[in-house]
Amino acid sequence: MPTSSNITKENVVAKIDTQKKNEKKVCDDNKDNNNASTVKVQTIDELHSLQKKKSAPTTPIGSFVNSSTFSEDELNHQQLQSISASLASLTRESGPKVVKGDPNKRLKALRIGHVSHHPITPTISVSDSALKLTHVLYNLSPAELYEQAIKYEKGSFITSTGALATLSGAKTGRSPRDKRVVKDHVTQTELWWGKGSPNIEMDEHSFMVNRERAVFVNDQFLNWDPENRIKVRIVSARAYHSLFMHNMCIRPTPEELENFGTPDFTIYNAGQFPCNRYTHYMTSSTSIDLNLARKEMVILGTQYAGEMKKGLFSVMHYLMPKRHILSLHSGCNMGKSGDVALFFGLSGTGKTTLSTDHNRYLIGDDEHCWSDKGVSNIEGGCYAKCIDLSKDKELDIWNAIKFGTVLENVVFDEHIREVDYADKSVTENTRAAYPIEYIPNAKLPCIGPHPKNVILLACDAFGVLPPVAGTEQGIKEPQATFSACFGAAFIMLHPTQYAAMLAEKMQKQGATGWLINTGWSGGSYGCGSRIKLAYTRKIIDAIHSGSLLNAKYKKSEIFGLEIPTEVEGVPSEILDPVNTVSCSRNLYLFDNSLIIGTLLCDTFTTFRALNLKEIPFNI
Ligand SMILES: Nc1ncnc2c1ncn2[C@@H]1O[C@H](COP(=O)(O)OP(=O)(O)OP(=O)(O)O)[C@@H](O)[C@H]1O
Ligand SMILES: O=C([O-])CC(=O)C(=O)O
Ligand SMILES: [Ca+2]
Ligand SMILES: [Mn+2]
Repeated sequence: MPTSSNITKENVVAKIDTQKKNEKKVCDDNKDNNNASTVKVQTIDELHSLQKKKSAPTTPIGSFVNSSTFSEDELNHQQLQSISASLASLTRESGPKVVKGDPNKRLKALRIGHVSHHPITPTISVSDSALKLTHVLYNLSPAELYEQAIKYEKGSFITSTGALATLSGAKTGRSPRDKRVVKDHVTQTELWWGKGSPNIEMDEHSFMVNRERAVFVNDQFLNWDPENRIKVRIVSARAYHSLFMHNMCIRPTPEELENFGTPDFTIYNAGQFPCNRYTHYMTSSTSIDLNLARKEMVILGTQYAGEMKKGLFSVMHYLMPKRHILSLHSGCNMGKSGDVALFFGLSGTGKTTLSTDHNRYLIGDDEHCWSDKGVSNIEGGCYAKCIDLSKDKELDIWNAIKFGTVLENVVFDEHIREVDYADKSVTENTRAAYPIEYIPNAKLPCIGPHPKNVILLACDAFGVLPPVAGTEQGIKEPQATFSACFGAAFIMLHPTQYAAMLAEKMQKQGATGWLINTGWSGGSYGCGSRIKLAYTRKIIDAIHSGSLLNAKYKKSEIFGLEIPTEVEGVPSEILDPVNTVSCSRNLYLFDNSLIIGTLLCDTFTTFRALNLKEIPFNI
């Protein structure tokens, strides 16, 4: 069985057209595309009422800390005052004083703060929270952040297993069409601009206007490879955001924190404040602005925490290729014998679910670097989709939802606080963010040797993410999407640059490529059903054991790709597209090109050159 072969420069760097019209979306990077990211309610009160389900006996009104503190009107009024105060004070001369450095001193300062003046109240101060602070809450612990969230952030509750349930507000997914990057003389030539690019330009002045807002500070690291570790500072106004990043980035030891020094990159997240529409380049009240020269990012108008995580991923997609390191939107795990597998796929295709495998060590679930030394996780935590999460099917993830974990936009029983994972009232995109060590067989440090198998996850045939049906657009079915490098929204350079590196690394290391459909079989969404997770796991087990490499294959009719005739524990009829229901040949063709395009710039040649196997690929 050949592993990889004759990849030429030409077929790797073929031109790409990401502007295809009329394509249906399968999995979706662009979480706002199908309204999946916007909650279908008109007011904050309606949003809050979705979060809790009534239970008997009904909890008496006023017994919750938050609901009795301020009325909705008062909160709205305060927020308006805050925004106008912040707009009026753009000329201020000094910023907040950061209490940082020696963690012991910090603790003392906080203790004093507790007695003499209340710790900062992020959402209810009269002025914009960034502007009149004298203290910044620096690298608080999860317990401290819980207290802050519960006291000051409406919609924060402790669930029956100890997780912190939060609401991200009107935006429950990323807003990729609001990601702006400052265009200067360097980025102008370096980055991918123009048609199809995720990078929308803005200038330095507009960036500085948006930067004028932000109380919690996290100093943390990205990338477990010690030689390529990046120091990041996250300045945010919500305890929920601080806890989220505490979980998602690599947590420094007290010694590392003491010697932290200057961060390599800083995020200012004031997501609860809209950006000013009169600022140049702003097309909506949401803006995620990246300034590579200043090494800063500003987030306004969205409180969806994934923006910070994926914002930093974009930064890594810029910094790492400069060091000849490939950054990948992939999960990663390692067998007992040291064999590493990458799970490369678009959002929602199963990276977190499948890399969390009780029989293997988890290296990471979403963002990795592949250098000359091997693989390393960029992050210190996992971000699992939890819609329909079940204890039987995903025990390790289920058990990770405990004290310290941030649970976003889930619905729970008002009294018992048991989460109903099937409830999509707030969004389909419910999420759990937990430190990687909450998975029992996590590999720490999160690094491994070169991958033996590169598994491309494709959610075939109309989708993994049925959109929350858009009332305006009337979208009822999942849509196919094209997304270069399985994550076009996060790449910074032209996709061919990443594709060329992947092809080269796979070839050099002799990694085998596999294509697995985690989507629909027996017909498209609506007429077939999604391939059972248990079958997908069997197929993956067969890859790891080596048995699939030695299996019998037959060539698929149209593209001549190899399909195994048998996989232990998997009904053979789901392996072959010929056996499945009617949806047309065109669709089959279409989805093949889609998936190939997703990875390697839409050229079938390259796909073949990588010798990918096609496992079950059904329409
Ligand atoms: N056959 C299958 N294989 C994988 N996942 C499946 C399958 N069937 C259903 N699912 C569900 O699909 C979802 C996959 O989500 P997951 O978090 O693993 O995606 P992801 O690739 O990590 O996406 P993201 O990058 O957005 O975090 C889970 O809710 C999982 O239970
Ligand atoms: O960033 C997010 O919103 C979640 C995620 O991992 C993805 O979409 O790929
Ligand atoms: Ca995930
Ligand atoms: Mn992801």
